[in-house]
Amino acid sequence: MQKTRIVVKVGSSSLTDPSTGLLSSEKIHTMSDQLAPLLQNPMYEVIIVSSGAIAAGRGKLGWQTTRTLPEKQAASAVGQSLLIDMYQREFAVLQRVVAQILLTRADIEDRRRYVNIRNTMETLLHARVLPIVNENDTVAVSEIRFGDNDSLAALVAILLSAQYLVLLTDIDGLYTGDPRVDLDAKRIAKIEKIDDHIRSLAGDEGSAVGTGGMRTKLRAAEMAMDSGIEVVIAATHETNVLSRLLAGEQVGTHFISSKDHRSARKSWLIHGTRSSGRLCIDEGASIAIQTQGRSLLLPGILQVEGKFQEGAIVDLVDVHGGAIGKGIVSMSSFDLQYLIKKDANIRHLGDLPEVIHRNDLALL
Ligand SMILES: Nc1ncnc2c1ncn2[C@@H]1O[C@H](COP(=O)(O)OP(=O)(O)O)[C@@H](O)[C@H]1O
Ligand SMILES: N[C@@H](CCC(=O)OP(=O)(O)O)C(=O)O
Repeated sequence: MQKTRIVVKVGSSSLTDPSTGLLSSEKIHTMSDQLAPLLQNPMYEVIIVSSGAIAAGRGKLGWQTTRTLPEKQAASAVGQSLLIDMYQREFAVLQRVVAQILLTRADIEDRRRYVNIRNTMETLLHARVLPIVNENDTVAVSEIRFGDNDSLAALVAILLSAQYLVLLTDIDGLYTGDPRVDLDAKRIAKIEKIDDHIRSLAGDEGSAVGTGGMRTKLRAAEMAMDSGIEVVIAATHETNVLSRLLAGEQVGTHFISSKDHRSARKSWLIHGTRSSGRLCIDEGASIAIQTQGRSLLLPGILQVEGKFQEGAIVDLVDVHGGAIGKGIVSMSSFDLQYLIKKDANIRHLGDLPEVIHRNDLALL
């Protein structure tokens, strides 16, 4: 029988005491109790994405706050080992071995590293080891930081083609407004599409330790839904919330995954990578790639922006600047610039070079 693969993201707010911002043993036990039935059931493959390193480090160092990035990185360097030690002790009673996996955005963006991470994680899951993922805060400089673990959790769920992404937090779902300010706000039980209206409901983090609040959770949900993954935002403190959810009970806010989702590789291309340039393409090329499943050929390219090598990832836009998708180019920006400047007749001689093969093209 096929196993159910679940990525459970545990936010800082689920592990810390709101009055001190430090790790709370009571909350840690609550979180472990939620996870225990899943970890004991061989039909579930669980991956944890856990925040809390900064809070743990702050506690050890006796720091009240961590304001600057180097302070956060230093606190995380101290706290990460404490966090893993805590998980090791919590799950040792269930005879589960844990593994620490620290990732940066650059690890996800690079296809070779991405595939390597997947192989390692698959090997761990096969050996019934529990992978515990966090951002490698210490080395992640601002341009390559996820910053919030919600996006990281979504990308891990995509990487592993999980069936579920559960974002455990200090509130039982998305409300019609931030419940801290809107006292009439109501929980939304089910969301089939994240549109501008839904986005407008999401506010920032609810505590000094959280990052991104509902905004980053919605972004994560969007990525995962688009990749065929069911997403649930649920409260860590709600009794048996994970078991009830997997038994089919309606808990928290359930985001229904897209039936018509893209392949794992194209999800990685769209959600896991950043582009090094941009190609503006004409109407004929837009139609050919969007409705006829064709590759992008040289004559359709009107403009090349940015400097990139062959194999780079670029954005595709139409003549009005509207985003069409992303793709992996077969030639450098230098060669492309040269070729598109040539006389149109020369460009049409011989075979038309495929600038982006259709298998390397992901449309929005
Ligand atoms: N529309 C909303 N519905 C529910 N919670 C919201 C909303 N807008 C903002 N929030 C806040 O988001 C917080 C959860 O996000 P965050 O603090 O980042 O938690 P975590 O550390 O678990 O990632 C809640 O405590 C809540 O105050
Ligand atoms: N990597 C950081 C977590 C940052 C973060 O995303 O926090 P949260 O929004 O609480 O999940 C840490 O371990 O403290």
